[in-house]
Amino acid sequence: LTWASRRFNHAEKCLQDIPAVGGPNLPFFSYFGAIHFLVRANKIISDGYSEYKGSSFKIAQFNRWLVFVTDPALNEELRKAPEDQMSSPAALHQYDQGLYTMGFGLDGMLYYIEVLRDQLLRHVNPSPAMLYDEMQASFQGFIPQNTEWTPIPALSTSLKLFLRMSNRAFVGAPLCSNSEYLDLVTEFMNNVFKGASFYNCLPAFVRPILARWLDLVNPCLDRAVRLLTPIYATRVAELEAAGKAEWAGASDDLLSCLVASHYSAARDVRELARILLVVNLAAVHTVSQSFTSVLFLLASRPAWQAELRAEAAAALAHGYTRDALARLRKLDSFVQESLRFNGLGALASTKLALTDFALSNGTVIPKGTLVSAPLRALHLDDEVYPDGASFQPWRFVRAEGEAAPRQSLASTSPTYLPFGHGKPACPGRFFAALELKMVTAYLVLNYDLKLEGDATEVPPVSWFITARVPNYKASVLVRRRQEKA
Ligand code: HEM
Repeated sequence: LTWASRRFNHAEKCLQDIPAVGGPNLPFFSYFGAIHFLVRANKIISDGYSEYKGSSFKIAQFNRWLVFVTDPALNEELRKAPEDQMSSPAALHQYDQGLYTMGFGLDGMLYYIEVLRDQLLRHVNPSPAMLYDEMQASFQGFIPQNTEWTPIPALSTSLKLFLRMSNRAFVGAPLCSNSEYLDLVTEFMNNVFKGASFYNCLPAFVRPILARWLDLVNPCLDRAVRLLTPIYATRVAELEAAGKAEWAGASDDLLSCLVASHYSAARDVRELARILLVVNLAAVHTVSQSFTSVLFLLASRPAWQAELRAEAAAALAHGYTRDALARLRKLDSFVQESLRFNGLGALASTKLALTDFALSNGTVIPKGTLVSAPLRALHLDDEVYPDGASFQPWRFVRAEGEAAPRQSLASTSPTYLPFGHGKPACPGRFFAALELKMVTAYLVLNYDLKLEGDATEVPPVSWFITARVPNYKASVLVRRRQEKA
């Protein structure tokens, strides 16, 4: 069978010389590797990285191989590959089972991601002053204002806070704090995460049959359309009254940017609703999980809080402006180091080969194969980051005027991959950096933090296959500061 499979199965033939990790390098028996991967994904990737650093290895999935190219030069070739050959949105569409969880095929995914990339990178530019108002209101709503130590559930509180603050930049006020809208967005995100896990476990032929009875998308879209329609009508009327060039609201939030854009989706509320739900999916859990890791680290060391507080008090004395936030070099380093050290999982920059793709060393990545970068193994590699397995909050701090190029929180590079790298790198990273910096600064300026039982160890994380999630049950204790920082 092995001979026959390698002789007649194109993908097996192309990949047979790449060593397999976590299971046998044999067709059919690779199922053992796929099951092993479900429970020990991070360990398997990290073993593969140590053994085959500078070359490639592959790990079995149930219906394909997942290839890791660890040679930096070959990785650059993959990153520069045309998107109709190596596609990140296509990989995402597969992982999320987009057809059943978001209601559109691959063409729809490519279109919505193109719209979002364009809008987020070139048009959406929310002012820190506007976000500050929403942040302050969210803190009042979600964080107890006691001067006594009070526990708050870390992950769920972060989620509520960033859901509301992010939506200020997506749909504006008052919808961003409308509980019906926020519940709907939360339900949609949960449907996608749970639905993707569920559909991924089913054989492909069962999925469309089941989807006839299990509609995860349209009920959410119907509600979103109802909530968005009056706001959409107001924005269109404002735009028409002011003229496109003069409309002052144009850059306030994503919805306005879309209304003022040339995209056909902007003429249809249902299409706009889809885009807004998809952006929430990309934005809210990523930022809130990243922030929860920062929160646990800060709560574990009062000295780190004090150091960031002193910097923030000096830099933000006259308000949260972009210039003032850019002066938070220690805070930037702290969050950047947390993204390196914690990250959101074991892999990054995952792409799906839409055609056969030949690397310069002769390896052909066959159509239908997933290719990924071993994010966590790389980030913890001592040769890339000295003492990589330890959290060093000031690792990325550079003194003013220092010659070395300063990498910032939203930077990407072949060795710093929390936001991916290259053309498909996260288009929301500048907004994510803005939110993370504002909220962290506001938190240390106004609250003291500690872990339950005065612990100095961050609560243990959970792994869901390749996703690394900060402890979702643990609380941190907060106390409103009385003295003005
Ligand atoms: C700390 C927070 C965040 C992290 C760690 C993060 C990370 C990532 C990563 C790793 C990718 C895949 C990049 C690749 O394929 O190479 C990605 C894609 C994406 N992110 Fe983020 N992200 C964050 C926040 C956000 C926010 C706030 C938004 C929206 C405002 C956003 C919107 C997107 C979109 C639309 C994509 C798809 C891009 C594409 O496939 O071309 N992300 N993000």
